[in-house]
Amino acid sequence: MVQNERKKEQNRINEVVDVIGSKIAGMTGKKEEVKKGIVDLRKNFWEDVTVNLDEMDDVYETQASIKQQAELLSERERRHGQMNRELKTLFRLQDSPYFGRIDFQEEGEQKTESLYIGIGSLMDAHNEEFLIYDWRAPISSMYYDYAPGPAKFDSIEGEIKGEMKLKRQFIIRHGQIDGMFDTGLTIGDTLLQAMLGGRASSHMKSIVATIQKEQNQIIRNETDRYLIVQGAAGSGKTSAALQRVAFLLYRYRKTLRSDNMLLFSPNPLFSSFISTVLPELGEENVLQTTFKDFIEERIGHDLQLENPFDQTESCLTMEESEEYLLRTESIRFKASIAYKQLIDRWLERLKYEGMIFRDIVFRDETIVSGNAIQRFFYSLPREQSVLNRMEDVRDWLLRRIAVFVKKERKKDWVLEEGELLDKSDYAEVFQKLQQERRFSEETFDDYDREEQMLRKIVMNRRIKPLRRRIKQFEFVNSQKVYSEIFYHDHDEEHVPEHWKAICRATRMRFEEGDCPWEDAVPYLYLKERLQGRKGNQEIRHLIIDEAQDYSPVQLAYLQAAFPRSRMTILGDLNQAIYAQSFAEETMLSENLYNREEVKKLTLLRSYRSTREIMDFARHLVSGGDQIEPFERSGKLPEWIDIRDGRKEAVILDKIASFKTAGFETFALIGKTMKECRKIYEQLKNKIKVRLVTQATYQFDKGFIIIPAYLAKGIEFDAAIINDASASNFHRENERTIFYTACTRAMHELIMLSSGEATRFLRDVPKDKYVKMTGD
Ligand SMILES: Nc1ncnc2c1ncn2[C@@H]1O[C@H](COP(=O)(O)OP(=O)(O)OP(=O)(O)O)[C@@H](O)[C@H]1O
Repeated sequence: MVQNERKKEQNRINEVVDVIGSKIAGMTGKKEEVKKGIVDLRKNFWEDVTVNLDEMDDVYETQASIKQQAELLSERERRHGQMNRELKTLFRLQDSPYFGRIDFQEEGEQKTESLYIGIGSLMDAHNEEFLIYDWRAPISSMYYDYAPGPAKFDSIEGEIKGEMKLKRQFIIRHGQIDGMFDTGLTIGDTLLQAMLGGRASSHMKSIVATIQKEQNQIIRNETDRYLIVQGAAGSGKTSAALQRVAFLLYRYRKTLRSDNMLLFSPNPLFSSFISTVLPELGEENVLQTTFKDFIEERIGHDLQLENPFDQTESCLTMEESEEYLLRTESIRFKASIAYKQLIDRWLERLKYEGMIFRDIVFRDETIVSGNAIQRFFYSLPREQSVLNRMEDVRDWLLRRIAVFVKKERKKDWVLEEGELLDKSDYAEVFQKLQQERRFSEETFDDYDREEQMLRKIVMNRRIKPLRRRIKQFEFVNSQKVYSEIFYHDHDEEHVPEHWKAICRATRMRFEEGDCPWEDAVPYLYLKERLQGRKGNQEIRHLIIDEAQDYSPVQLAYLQAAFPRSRMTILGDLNQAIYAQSFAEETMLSENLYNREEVKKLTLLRSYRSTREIMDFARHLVSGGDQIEPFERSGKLPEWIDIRDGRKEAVILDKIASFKTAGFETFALIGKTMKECRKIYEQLKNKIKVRLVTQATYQFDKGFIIIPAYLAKGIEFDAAIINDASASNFHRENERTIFYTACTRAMHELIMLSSGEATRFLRDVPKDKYVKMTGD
């Protein structure tokens, strides 16, 4: 019976594969045609454009003709890209047409329909019936949400109810069934076991075949503007987020493109790790950046910006000293809502006093002084908003500049520079004179005019950058306005205990043109509020991974920078690594959002690590008892106490055993970069190993050494914690770093220490790990 079923299913697969084969053939032919069309269009681009620049009307016509031709070309290129993607999906379907089948009888219908679900949809040869349903189609949601029995889904016509008679899963490779299971559970663990038992790779895998019910809720959520996901380590937050992107691109394919979505990833290595998931699903990758790169770009060359990894490294390597306490207090405060409110009050105060402006200077001559601008600004009616007044200042300054230009034009240096202009500039002068139809044989007048024209050209060019800066409100000295916060008294109840000392330290850094990371976003928030910078209208959806590392100020900034955007916010409070995350609120706090706009979902089941590893790691953090390890067994974690300098030998031995076990990715994880560099120097001549730094953009297989804060979001077959000694992990706020490091391991976890182990280990029952000595 089972064999019979399997045979029937294989026959169906063979038929479907045939259909795919003929679709591929048809599509390849069409794609070639389109490609040829593009090549021809490019070759003959200028032949098909009417170029005529004689009269103004002709110029417009030429412009329109070029535009039309360019649009035609880009439309063809888009189609070609689309066809390429469709073909790739067809090839994937040819290899593995589907992974699921449900038999569904709709209420009131006699017939039970069999629906096959895969990574893309496929119609039969006559385009009449679906041979495969896309996993994102409304009807496919039943596969993820229900076990056999009553089931329903939302269709365009409303809710459709019925009964699911069968739920079957397949593993199909090269068009052949490798595994087939009927399941009673939501999604049988057999397939999931098979998926999770595999080796880690340098790229994340798509999870479409085994999406769990609670993950499906995240993926298909359409109603909430802010979707927050708090999920244990390895619970599939990143995976769900990427499938969600694919879902949204499918669901809103008429209005949403991949470049309308932006993903904030924790570090460049992570970007490389996840880069294959969307293409595997037949979608283009969305835009990606790290928060650091995004902020760096916005700050521009104003200030020398510290980067967040350096900030973390510096806090982690500092001795317990007054300086350390001050720095961490400053970081925490500047990440808090209290600080955002302080800035908001500061902005309010600027309505009445405190605005600081730069001198408007041209060739060492001050055209308008900062003080004069300030007087003008505060002479404007107080009812006018700051931004409104800034616009008035801008217009006033542009008028002042126009007057200045007229005078300046007459100076000798202008003519001297004019004489250095090149031929094309002279040609421009000549053409302009002709246009004015004033060119005549009366040469005296013409020479005069030519000189005037040259002077104008020189002056316009030289003044242009200044005008541009004024139009962008660069006349406000935002740096000073911001750093003035640290020269003033504020209500004691609103500032931290050592505020005065924090002020001194911040002033010093700003005076040196340095911007500590904790000040970067508050400074930009203030600057862009003053300059009324318009947010990005193109991005409609932000996906923020590792959101526990974002502060309320950073949230407020992102909301202003992307005013039309929805957000998917994923994180785990137990993995908060940056010093700023120890403020009471992070981006995962629901109360930072409008109540009607936010939804919070929680993922407790953890899939990455074996039951043994997760059962150990969950004892390290508060609330860990709620985490449900996935039932996949392996070795108990090992704590190896090394006392006599045999560390290198132990590591080399472990790596050899990982290789024997067939593992492909293994990491030696340190707390800090400093620690990683040290062990790297010891090992680099003894074994092939790579040190990962914040500048590493490529995640490769093999043995790497990496600090925990750069390993966020990534996983390895096996992980060795380089130094789990009490002397290394001792501060309470390092608990999350230790937990994050341990939960990177999928199959094996080893912790090394010399002497007493970290106190975090004391919280774990002894039967959850084995203790060994490395003699
Ligand atoms: N439904 C699923 N089916 C198969 N594998 C899954 C599923 N959910 C998660 N996984 C696997 O579990 C591992 C962890 O997933 P992921 O990295 O998305 O978790 P995370 O919550 O983002 O973890 P972290 O917080 O530690 O970064 C990955 O290997 C992923 O493929």
